This record gives sequence, structure tokens and C-alpha cells, in this order.
Amino acid sequence: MYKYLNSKPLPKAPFQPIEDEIKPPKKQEKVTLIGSGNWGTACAKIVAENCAKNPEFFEREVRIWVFEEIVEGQKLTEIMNTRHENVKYLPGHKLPDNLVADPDIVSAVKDATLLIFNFPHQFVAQTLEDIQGKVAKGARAITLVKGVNFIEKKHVLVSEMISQELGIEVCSLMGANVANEVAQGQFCETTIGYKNLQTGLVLWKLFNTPNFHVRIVNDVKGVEICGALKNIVALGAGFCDGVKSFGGNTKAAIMRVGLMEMKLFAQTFYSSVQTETFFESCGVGDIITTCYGGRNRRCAEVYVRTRKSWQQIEEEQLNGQKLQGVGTSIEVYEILKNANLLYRFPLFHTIYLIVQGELEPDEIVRYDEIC
Ligand SMILES: NC(=O)c1ccc[n+]([C@@H]2O[C@H](COP(=O)([O-])OP(=O)(O)OC[C@H]3O[C@@H](n4cnc5c(N)ncnc54)[C@H](O)[C@@H]3O)[C@@H](O)[C@H]2O)c1
Ligand SMILES: O=P(O)(O)OC[C@H](O)CO
Repeated sequence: MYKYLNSKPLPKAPFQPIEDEIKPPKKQEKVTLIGSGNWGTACAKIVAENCAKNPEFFEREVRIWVFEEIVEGQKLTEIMNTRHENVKYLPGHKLPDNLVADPDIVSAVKDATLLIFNFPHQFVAQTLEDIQGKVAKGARAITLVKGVNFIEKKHVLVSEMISQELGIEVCSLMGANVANEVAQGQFCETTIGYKNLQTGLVLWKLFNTPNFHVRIVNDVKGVEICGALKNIVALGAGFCDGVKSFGGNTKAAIMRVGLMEMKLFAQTFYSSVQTETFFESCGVGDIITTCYGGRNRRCAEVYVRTRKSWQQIEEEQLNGQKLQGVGTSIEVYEILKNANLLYRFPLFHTIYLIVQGELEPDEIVRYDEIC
């Protein structure tokens, strides 16, 4: 079935399956996407196209839960189901007609065997509460949500929250994937973290395309932590871009130190996380793209120039899309403070202090002295 599958032990290194050798499931998988923002919709396009192309694996119809809102005087779900476009969050991209928008989250997840979680991380707890007990037995999930939570003085990953609340297996997908570029079909890579190889292979089939190049790794948490923490580093990159006296060398230093602190954080709190994961798209790849082309970087640069509040910047710059880095910076600060580990993460600490207005953006380069 897979070139390594018969030769035990399985390799620890990341790999790409040989497509023709992946066996279809006994019963078609029924796929539901939860979340229809910028990335939620770009992903839905890929997934729905792949489901239509692979009937031996997936049911043709794919549901997408939409947090309902009125756009141009009409319900967004109605627009998506008639014009086949998410005019608010991914304008200008035709969506496949087998993608069905549903405003009712319980009906959207009903009977689904594969659930794709893809919305801003601040809404995870509420969304899980809404679907607790409503998900089919044996369903599996994948999280594309970039963020961590600090709940009752404990750090919790989104994959852990999903698995605890719903009692199902959870994988992760993160990578250098600016949604608008993915939707345009620009070539890129991404990383899926799996626990069970069979699930990893089915998910590879669900997401991989010639231009959306998926590699799978046996490291759910490592992949997820990369995606969550890179948003803090992206803020640091934006601060650099906003300070006129800093150039490319300065930003490269912030990116390098940021990647090292991401790895240190992951391996301090989760001993299973593999070093190789940081060399995948979810690690070094995403650090590069996010520090040049992401929303967190852009909003941090605007902060330096305007000193407006983060909420105002988000509202003015993102048209309903959400910033993840500011919340993550605060959550990670709380996690590190609670563990008495701030001194080992001077860049994360410095970025937090700039985010809070306690340091000036140009002080980012003094991270070694400040913390
Ligand atoms: N946009 C990108 O380029 C990109 C790429 C890769 C990963 N990501 C990550 O993917 C995740 C989803 O990002 P996105 O770009 O799809 O979202 P987004 O930033 O476009 O957020 C807007 C979405 O949030 C929804 N929303 C607003 N209020 C809500 C509520 N109370 N409850 C539930 N949903 C609500 C909106 O309806 C909309 O669908 C994030 O963690 C992000 O970091 C984004
Ligand atoms: O626009 P950002 O800053 O949320 O980043 C987008 C993606 O995460 C890049 O992979």
C-alpha cells in the first residue's frame, strides 16, 4: 500500500505517500468543514474539489459550517449556495458547487466522518460546546486552527481540546499557506501531523493537490505548536518592518531567534515533539511566509506607525478577519509566567511587552537585556 508500510519499523522522518498505493476506505468518508473565514474557505475549495474527484474515498457533497452574517443585505450562506463565492472572506474565487454552506453547526457535523476545524482560535471553546455529543461515533478530526489556550492555569492545544470534548482522534495541518495565495493556486507546501498512519494517508488524499503539496509527519503536537507560535514571531517581524532603521538583517535575526524559541517551547512542554518537524513547511516555511506576507506582520507594522489599539487595527485592516498573534502572545506569556520560564524565552517576552505597550517597538532588538 505504501512503500514504507511493509518494512517495519515505520520511518520517523516525514514523507509523502505514493498516491496510487493508498487504499480507499470501506465506506466513503463524509467531510464537513467547520469555519468559513479566509483560510476556512480557501481550504474548502481544495477539499470539495478533491472529494468530487475521488468518489472511491469521499462523498461528493461537502458541508461547510458558516457563522451566519448578513452581507450586502443577504445571508452569507445563501450567497455561498447560489453564487458559489464567499464574497466577504474570499472574494473573487469560485467555489465548487458540491460545497454546501450550512448556518446550523449541529446539522453540518451530523453524520460527518471527517471534521475539519478551521476558524480563529478564540472561538474554539464555544464551538466545541455547541457540538458536544452531536458528532458521529468514530469520526476523526483535523485542526487547522493556529493558536494555544491557557485554561485554569494549564496550557491546552486546540487538538487536545477537540479530543477531550468530543472523544475523537485529532490530526493537525499547518504550513506556509497564506490563504489568498493558496486560493489563486500558487504552488506551496503544507504539513499534516498524524497519530495513526491510516488517518494521515486519508487526510493526505483529502488535501493534496499538484499545487498544494502535503507532507505527513507522525507529530500532531509539533505541527500544531509551530502553527500557533509563529504568529508571535510574525508580530515581531512586523515591529521590525515598522521601525525605519531596521532592515532585512534585523528581521532575519528575529525570525531565527523566534524559530528557536518555538522549538524550545514545544520540546519543553511536549517531550514527543520531533526536531525534524521544525524543518517542514509548518516550521521554517511558515516562519518565512508569515514574516513577509501575513496579516499579523501587517497589523504589527501598522501598530508601529499609528499606535492605534489592536482592536481598532484589526477592524480597520482585516474586514472581519481575525488577528491570532496578539491573543497567542498573551496566552503564551501566561503559560511561561506560570511555569517560571519567562527567562528562557526572551524574544516571546519582549514581543509580549511591546504588544502590551510596555516597551517601544525598536526595543525588540534588546531582548537579551530586557528579559
Ligand atoms: N487566512 C490565512 O491566510 C490563514 C492561513 C493559514 C492558517 N490560518 C489560520 O486558520 C484559522 C482560521 O483563519 P481564517 O483566515 O479562516 O479566519 P478569519 O481570520 O478569516 O476569521 C473570520 C471568521 O471568523 C468567523 N467568526 C466571527 N465571529 C465568530 C464567532 N463568534 N464564532 C465563530 N466564528 C466566528 C467569521 O464568520 C469568519 O468565518 C486561524 O487560526 C488562522 O490563524 C489562516
Ligand atoms: O495572515 P496570518 O498572519 O494570520 O498568517 C497566515 C498564515 O498563517 C500563513 O501561513
